[in-house]
Amino acid sequence: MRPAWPGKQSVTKSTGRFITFEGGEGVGKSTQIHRLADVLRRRGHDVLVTREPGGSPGAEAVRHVLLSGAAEEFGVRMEAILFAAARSDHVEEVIRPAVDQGTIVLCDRFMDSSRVYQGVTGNLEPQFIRNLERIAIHGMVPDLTLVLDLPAESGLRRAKARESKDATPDRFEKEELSTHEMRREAFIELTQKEPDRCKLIDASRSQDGVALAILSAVEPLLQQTGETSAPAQDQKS
Ligand SMILES: Nc1ncnc2c1ncn2[C@@H]1O[C@H](COP(=O)(O)OP(=O)(O)O)[C@@H](O)[C@H]1O
Ligand SMILES: Cc1cn([C@H]2C[C@H](O)[C@@H](COP(=O)(O)OP(=O)(O)O)O2)c(=O)[nH]c1=O
Repeated sequence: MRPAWPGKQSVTKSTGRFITFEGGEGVGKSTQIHRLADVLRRRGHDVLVTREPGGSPGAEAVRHVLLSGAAEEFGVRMEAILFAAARSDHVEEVIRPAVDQGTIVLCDRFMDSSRVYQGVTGNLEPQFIRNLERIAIHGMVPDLTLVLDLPAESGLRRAKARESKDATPDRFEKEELSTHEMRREAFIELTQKEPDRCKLIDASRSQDGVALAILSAVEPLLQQTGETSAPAQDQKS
């Protein structure tokens, strides 16, 4: 974890890492998170794969309310607060304890999804989003955020092909193509604003190509504690 709370960080030295995956619908986050987890486990790391909204029992309960659209009629502020409540529980119950024990935590979506979905396309004031974020993450800023980038249309096509024929798109998937494109641009912009934390990954390539780009972005983070780099065969999973 980055030292968002310098005082606390100097007391507890952890070898764990917190890596988040972000991007639009169907860009390949879930596919790539599991591939990276396999590679890291083969290298002997303890790895935890988790996701948002959800990842802890309390947050999973809130996930259903959010993705079913049950909270939609109460407005975007209500939804943003629910995402933050779920995040706070997930951070305190799952992510922070795991990182403190030396685990590499890989999380499918985190605070940047709220910045983009509720902040940019939900039109909520940046200060409101920042305040919620501060309370929800309580210093747990990701060490690295991999932003998978793909034209929105391709991502939606992939997501549609993944789902069963009868599945209905969730609360956020069902929105206009222009909204999805706006989110793509917002993810690119936030990557440009925080280049140390966020790396943009071209997700239009083959799954192997994307996996290699992700591994190249992750390796420097592992090497910061002098950990070994992968043998060549690790890079194909
Ligand atoms: N690089 C890729 N090229 C083509 N299809 C892909 C690629 N990566 C993932 N997919 C497929 O696209 C669909 C969506 O991928 P998924 O990992 O579930 O995306 P996300 O978690 O971002 O919604 C899945 O059916 C997956 O197999
Ligand atoms: C974490 C998070 C997710 N979301 C949205 C993005 C997705 O549309 C949805 C999560 O759906 P999910 O099916 O888990 O993810 P994905 O689309 O990545 O396969 O919730 C927000 O709007 N704000 C948030 O803070």
